Amino acid sequence: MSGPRPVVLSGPSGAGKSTLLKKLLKDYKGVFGFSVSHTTRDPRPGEVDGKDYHFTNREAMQEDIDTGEFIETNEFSGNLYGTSKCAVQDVRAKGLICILDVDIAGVRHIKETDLDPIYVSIQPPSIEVLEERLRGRATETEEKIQSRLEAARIDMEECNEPGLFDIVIVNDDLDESYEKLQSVLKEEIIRVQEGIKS
Ligand SMILES: Nc1nc2c(ncn2[C@@H]2O[C@H](COP(=O)(O)OP(=O)(O)O)[C@@H](O)[C@H]2O)c(=O)[nH]1
Ligand SMILES: Nc1ncnc2c1ncn2[C@@H]1O[C@H](COP(=O)(O)OP(=O)(O)O)[C@@H](O)[C@H]1O
Repeated sequence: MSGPRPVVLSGPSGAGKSTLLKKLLKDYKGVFGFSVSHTTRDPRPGEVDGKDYHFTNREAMQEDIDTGEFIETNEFSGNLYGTSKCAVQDVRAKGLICILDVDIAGVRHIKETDLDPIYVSIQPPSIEVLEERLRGRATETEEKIQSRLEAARIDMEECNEPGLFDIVIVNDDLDESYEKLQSVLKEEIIRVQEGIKS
């Protein structure tokens, strides 16, 4: 499909993906669109079905996996997550930059497709800061915090694998991180904005 390249945001739970992604969606209306994933995890307070995720159950999701509806899926911290073909097509058909938020396993799966996105890893300054942020967000049980920190240690290692990401942003100061993210997406943003003008 032609149009602007999609963007994959990845990184440990609590690193700041959603915070940065929501800033882009707010500041660049008509430029970015979010690929709404499916998940079997329960909604957090304030999360809206169909906007933050398509909240589903394992049986329904497995059915759709079996019928080839998904580009990729992965089990993370006891729940299933996945990007459906429709989720991406719905955004790209509007000529928007499609932003996907997936874990590092999802990145590896997407590498095997023809999506050709810009790959961005959002990393915490340290595992200690990550733990503070996860606890500060107050969305996970103690058990989930521990399982997410365990996954984070792996992610923080693997993100530096040569050729895996186009850029790794250590999300310390939020404004600085947002500037870096905008600069790596500048070309695609201008392409869409020019398209809107023409
Ligand atoms: N592979 C894959 N991972 C996903 C997808 N959607 C979300 N994730 C990842 O699942 C992990 C958990 O997401 P979530 O429960 O929303 O926690 P959060 O990252 O702390 O906001 C994160 O690393 C997400 O990037 C998806 O469609 N595919
Ligand atoms: N640069 C930052 N400095 C301090 N707190 C941050 C920063 N980025 C994100 N946060 C906070 O850390 C928590 C996790 O951020 P979030 O965007 O939910 O991460 P993710 O989507 O990667 O799981 C949230 O409470 C958020 O407000």
